[in-house]
Amino acid sequence: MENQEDGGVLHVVMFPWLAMGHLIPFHHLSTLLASKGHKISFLSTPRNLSRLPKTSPSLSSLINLIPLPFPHLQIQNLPPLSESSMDIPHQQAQLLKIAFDSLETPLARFLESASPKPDWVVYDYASHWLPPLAADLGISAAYFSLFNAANMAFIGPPSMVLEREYARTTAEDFTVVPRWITAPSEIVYRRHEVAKFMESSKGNESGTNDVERFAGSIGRSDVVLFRTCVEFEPDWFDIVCELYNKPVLALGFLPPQLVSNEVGGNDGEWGEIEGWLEKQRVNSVVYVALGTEATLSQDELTALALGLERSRLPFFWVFRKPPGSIRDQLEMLPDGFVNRVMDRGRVYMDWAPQARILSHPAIGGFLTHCGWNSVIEGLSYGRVLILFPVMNDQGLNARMLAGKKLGVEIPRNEWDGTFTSDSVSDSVRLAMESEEGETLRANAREAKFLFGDKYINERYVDSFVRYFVENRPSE
Ligand SMILES: O=c1ccn([C@@H]2O[C@H](COP(=O)(O)OP(=O)(O)O[C@H]3O[C@H](CO)[C@@H](O)[C@H](O)[C@H]3O)[C@@H](O)[C@H]2O)c(=O)[nH]1
Repeated sequence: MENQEDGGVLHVVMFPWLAMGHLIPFHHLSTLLASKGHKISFLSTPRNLSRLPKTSPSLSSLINLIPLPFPHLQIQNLPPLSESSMDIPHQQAQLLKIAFDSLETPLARFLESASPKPDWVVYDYASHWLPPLAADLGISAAYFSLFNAANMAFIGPPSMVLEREYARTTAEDFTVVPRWITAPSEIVYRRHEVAKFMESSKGNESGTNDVERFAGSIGRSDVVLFRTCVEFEPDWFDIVCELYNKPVLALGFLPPQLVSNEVGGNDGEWGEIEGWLEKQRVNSVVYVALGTEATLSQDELTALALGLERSRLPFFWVFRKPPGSIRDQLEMLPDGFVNRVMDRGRVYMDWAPQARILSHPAIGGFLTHCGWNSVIEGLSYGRVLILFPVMNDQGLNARMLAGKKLGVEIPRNEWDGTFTSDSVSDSVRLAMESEEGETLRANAREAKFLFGDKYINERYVDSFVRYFVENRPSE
């Protein structure tokens, strides 16, 4: 643990949205702040807290996990034990937002009575109601963006996106560069990706849609934090600074290399997985995983499986049962698939120690849905990407990564998203083996020196911590 600089110890409250892809990076940030001697109160619901990586014993006295009661019974149609986006089909996201909004009162009670008084609360896009609450209590509010700067620039400035004149009302509005971006850009959605994210934001049971949540959360924050390095997306970073017109800080990528003192939450199977990886050639295995929210239709799943089979390359595929599905994963795979690929392919049906797997030298490439956490983890180990976006920010990430030649995107029909098993196997082989893919592989190897570099990423964290100390609210 580092010695404290002048300015003393901070008390920082963390309050992420109810999704693993949000809880994990908030926990990374907590670990890094605690490793510099600051005190963290990490608030979420009981089941989500139990899924976090375990805090290392040297930091556990500084990271306090505070459970907030989850209102299971009061929300009609929300299946029991559904405390995170991983537990529900994406079409039910609005129900989870109702539950999330009900945490306002217990959170307020905590902020009012916490001792020592919190200096900062770090929060997510969904809690648009949090900044005024924090301001009333004299606590500074930092919005932590888990989307990169290119994505947030696309979403737009809070001052504009709620105005009728700028509102995007049709799917087509998302397939073009928005009016507030004047520089040339290819970072736009495909039609089928818009349909998917419209499904997750459809309905308005919580009374507040996602655009209002983003705008409210960012617009009223004291500072906006990005999980990015300016070197990676300098132009987009400049654009968000201009659009937000308030302090904007890059935190670096918070890569796994920096938080190796977090103890894996569910690494019990690691020994067995490592044994399998050890038997494979260096750089030969494709790691396949689609995060915690994206689910595929039966046709998509079949095409993906047959594509992996046809590629004839070794693969490690993380495929958990989709929420709400009554069928077992095995029944969803093509007949005989597991037996046919047994000598070189693994289908792993549980929570996988992803960052640890990606760190293994046997892994050469990563077929990813392009969730920002996964992208960072893959590139921090220099793995070439096979881009397969499904929803949320993923399409825009895929466009940016393909543009930077860090991976190849699996071709899909732009309108309905259909793709063939050949397009999967061709893309996988191109990225992993073909001569044509050598530039991509070289670029991905090079990316590790930014994404996974301890020194560069630590410097970002240090300057962020300095900002937090220097700008803590005065007594
Ligand atoms: O078996 C698993 C599954 C996931 N993870 C971890 O869980 C996180 C998943 O995050 P991400 O790859 O970003 O995917 P999602 O969970 O789908 O993330 C949501 O949140 C991200 C950040 O906002 C967005 O970029 C995504 O589009 C959105 O779907 C990563 O750290 C993974 O390493 C594991 O360790 N093991």
